Amino acid sequence: MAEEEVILEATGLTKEFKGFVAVKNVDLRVRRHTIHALIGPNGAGKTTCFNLLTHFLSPTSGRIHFNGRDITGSSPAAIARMGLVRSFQISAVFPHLSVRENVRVALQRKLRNSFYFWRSERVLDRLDERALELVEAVGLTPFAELPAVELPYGRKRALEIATTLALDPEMMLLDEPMAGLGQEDIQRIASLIRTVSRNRTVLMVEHNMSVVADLSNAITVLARGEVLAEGPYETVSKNPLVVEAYVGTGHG
Ligand SMILES: Nc1ncnc2c1ncn2[C@@H]1O[C@H](COP(=O)(O)OP(=O)(O)OP(=O)(O)O)[C@@H](O)[C@H]1O
Repeated sequence: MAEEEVILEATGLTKEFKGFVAVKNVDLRVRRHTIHALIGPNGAGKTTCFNLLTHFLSPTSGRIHFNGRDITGSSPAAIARMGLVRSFQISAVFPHLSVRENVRVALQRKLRNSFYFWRSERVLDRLDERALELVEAVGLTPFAELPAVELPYGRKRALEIATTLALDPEMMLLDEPMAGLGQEDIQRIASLIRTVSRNRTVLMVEHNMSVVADLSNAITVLARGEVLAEGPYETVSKNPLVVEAYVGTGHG
């Protein structure tokens, strides 16, 4: 794999909680412009690994590189500015602001981090235009003026994606994007993830195997904190170790 193809790389990632090793010597390489899924049975260490990659937790040992730069120990805000953004749970949605206003706030947050500030009327108009484009991109135009609190659950997920996109991330980290969604929303969000991944990279923790099979180019399977298998769905799903790890877990 050519170096420039790898956007995110973890080497020897380890996390111990008071003597219990939740993530053990994990090596992970995510290729640019792919959708990479992190899967594994309950307690495999997915969430811990995800929190390490998004810098919500610090590793006991190991390094993380993003675009060739060592980002181990950087804050989630700092890595977001570098283009590595975690969606869901971080992209706070303001319940009483409209969908459009929520996206605008996210755009303002991004602008505040750049050289110029958003003072003039023209800049504000441009923000509104861009907000509406993003609202459209995630299929929320009919809901643009609705307070976020009134959005149906599955549509809130789309709004979270829009507020993440507002930060213009080069790479998005999604934590169980399908959790709690019905079939119709799952299809809608899956196709949204596919669309937004066209010019960016996505890493997601996801339990829904048909979504993982459908969307991912590469899968890393964790079990008991370690990498059990890696590769495309077709190979990984036939790997006897993976099948065995899932047997009896109810995850099938
Ligand atoms: N803060 C913590 N302190 C102690 N142990 C922890 C902590 N966080 C996670 N663990 C343990 O680490 C292991 C891995 O947990 P983790 O939540 O990362 O797994 P997971 O693969 O995300 O599981 P699930 O699919 O059930 O969410 C579990 O045994 C869990 O109990």
